[in-house]
Amino acid sequence: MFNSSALYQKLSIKKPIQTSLELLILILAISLLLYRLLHLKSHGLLWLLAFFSELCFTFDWFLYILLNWSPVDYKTYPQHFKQVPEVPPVDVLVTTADWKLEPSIMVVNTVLSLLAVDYPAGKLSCYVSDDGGSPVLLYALVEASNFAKIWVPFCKKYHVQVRAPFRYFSSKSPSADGHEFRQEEKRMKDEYERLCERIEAAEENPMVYETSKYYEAFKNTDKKNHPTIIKILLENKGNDSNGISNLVYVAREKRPNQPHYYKAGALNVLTRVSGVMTNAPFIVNIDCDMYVNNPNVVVEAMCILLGAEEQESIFVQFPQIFYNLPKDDPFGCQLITLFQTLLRGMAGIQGPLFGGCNCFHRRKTIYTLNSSQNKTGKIEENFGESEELTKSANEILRGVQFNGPPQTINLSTSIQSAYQVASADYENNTAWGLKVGWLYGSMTEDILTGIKIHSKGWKSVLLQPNPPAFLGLAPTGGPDALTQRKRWVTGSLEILVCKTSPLLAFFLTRLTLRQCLAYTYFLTRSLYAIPELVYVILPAYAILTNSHFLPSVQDTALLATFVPIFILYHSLSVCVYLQCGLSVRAWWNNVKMEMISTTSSYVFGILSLVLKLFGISEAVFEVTPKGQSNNVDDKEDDRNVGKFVFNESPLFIIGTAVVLLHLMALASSLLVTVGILQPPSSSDGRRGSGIGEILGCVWVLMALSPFLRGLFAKGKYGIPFPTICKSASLILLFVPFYKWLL
Ligand SMILES: O=c1ccn([C@@H]2O[C@H](COP(=O)(O)OP(=O)(O)O[C@H]3O[C@H](CO)[C@@H](O)[C@H](O)[C@H]3O)[C@@H](O)[C@H]2O)c(=O)[nH]1
Ligand SMILES: [Mn+2]
Repeated sequence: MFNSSALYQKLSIKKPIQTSLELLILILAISLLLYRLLHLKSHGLLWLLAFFSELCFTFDWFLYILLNWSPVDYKTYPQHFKQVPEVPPVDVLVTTADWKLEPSIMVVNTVLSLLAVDYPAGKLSCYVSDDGGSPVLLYALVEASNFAKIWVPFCKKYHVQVRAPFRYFSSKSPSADGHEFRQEEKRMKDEYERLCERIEAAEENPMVYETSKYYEAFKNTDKKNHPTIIKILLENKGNDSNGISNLVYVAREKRPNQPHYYKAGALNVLTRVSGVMTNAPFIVNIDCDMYVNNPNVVVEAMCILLGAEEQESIFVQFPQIFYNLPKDDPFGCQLITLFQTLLRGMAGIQGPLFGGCNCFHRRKTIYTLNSSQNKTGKIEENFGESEELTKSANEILRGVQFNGPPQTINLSTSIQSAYQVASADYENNTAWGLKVGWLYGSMTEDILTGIKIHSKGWKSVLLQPNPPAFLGLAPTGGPDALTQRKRWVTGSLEILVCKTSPLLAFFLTRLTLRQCLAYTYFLTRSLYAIPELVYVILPAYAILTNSHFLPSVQDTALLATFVPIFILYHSLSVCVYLQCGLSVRAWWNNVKMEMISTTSSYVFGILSLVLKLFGISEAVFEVTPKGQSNNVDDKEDDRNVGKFVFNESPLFIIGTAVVLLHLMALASSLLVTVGILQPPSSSDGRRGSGIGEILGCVWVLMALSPFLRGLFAKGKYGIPFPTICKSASLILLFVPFYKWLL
């Protein structure tokens, strides 16, 4: 029942037609498998390989149906939020790693958009972790904090919707009218331009900041070896709602002999620093490449976090939507369908997985990943030496009343403790990263931490407000997108084989069966690269050896299952794209990108896990570059937007080999048709290859068309010659058809 003063409502989504069609595909797939099984004897190896691949796909489809069985949506009523007597404080954690790959002006915009949200300023504290340890970024933030003092009041006064200045000033529609507004807007624009100029000047010439004592700590340091540097950039003394929020810069200590655990390590430091400084009961973490697009975002999250039972709303995840992608998403980087379908489905089970950013957590959850924590004596042992941290953690674990009278917090009194908890060896002999905080052990620390949370039987919530809460930057080049996927794959597989694996968690913890299967669905994506590659190679192999695995026109039983599955499956996924407001072209681009990932990121992700398991090499977090040229707004190179870019990376070898192989197959089939070549005799009189295999070849080449084009293109759009040679040798190594060639 909907209560008129409720803060939110949970709605289940009904989609009977879609579900029936999904089930129909499943039934057809099972029939196909049975048919293959019954006729196994009268066919050769290819038939068996096809059966194996189709078995994998059918199992995957079964998981997909389970995942999508009962999707839910959440609707919030922010207008009722006014009834909440005292709003809770929130600590905002922003991570950045490298000022060259992640431009300071981008980080500055993220921070400005956060400081300007519609939430009492005294209740919000923003902490920026700089893993690059860069004085340029600190300088940029110092300058930005001065700009914030006029920008934040301007946004709040005129109810500006987009509060990241670079986006506001590049959009055409003004948020208000009138002479006064226009004057102020002009002033903001001028000030923002000056801010950009100063940051650019500092990037080019270190003299700008070097002479100031404020930056002394950075002298003679490098990214991997420096002491902790903490600076309080803005302070809201006395919990003033109309003032400005706290802003703290943190470059944690880095020493070459101490592991730093990448983003998870950075988040743990920020959790501790914010713990000793402001200790808000709610934490939201945001990547430096995301900005707040909906100023009501904190209120939206609070509608759930305060409106629902704690166990029902253990965290609130907002989608990751990207603003910088060219039309129709040529590199399949947009995650809209993921959030609108699969994660909505997961939301109907135990809740969406934790996606790494744009997520509001309860600090308590992050502190109690392990249930034995609350026992006396354990807290010191788990949380480390800092007395202040132990005290603040104790308050959180006891569930202190955050809605009491406002406390005056003085940030500078806690700065010593902040330095202590940010030191490189603070975590030694503690539970940080193991039982407390963001967990270590996977490149996708987010999913791992999320599983641990769901393992306690708690439920999370997916919230997709309109306009979207956050917008971010995705990679827009071929190699960057593939490297990112490779990291995700390695991270997912690391989870699958670790102690927290959802496969075990189902037996050992309170993870529900369907949630466990949902996690399995996500974490095993890359493993399907194996059957997928087999299936992709089959048509070419069949043509070259004159055998078959696909139906011919006479094979009615095979035709009656295979063709409808193919058509229904792809039509359904087109429908999903259309439902999400995306185009057919975006769907097709995604098909292509999946095929490309299969031959590259997935295979190499699996490989890098194998190397890790054998102790040969450790996986590293390769930060995604977010260059300014990523911005679609600069139209200078319009013609080439969305064109796939290649480099010498081994990632491209397999894809190139697959394309070469299929070209060879088609060429030989053409030569046979015109009578120049004799077809190889099909083994023991079985039917040879036919139209099915030819169409299969064409489909693969269409899906790998960026590679096909890359074979003939020049410069960065062409596949490098050494890669082509390596691919050709790969074919010679693996395909034993020399006999026929001779
Ligand atoms: O040593 C590091 C490495 C990365 N980061 C930060 O981690 C965030 C994510 O890095 P990015 O290079 O942007 O990776 P993406 O592939 O875009 O990140 C996606 O995938 C990650 C898991 O691989 C998730 O954590 C992210 O939330 C999700 O957006 C950024 O803010 C980085 O600054 C650090 O703070 N320290
Ligand atoms: Mn990112």
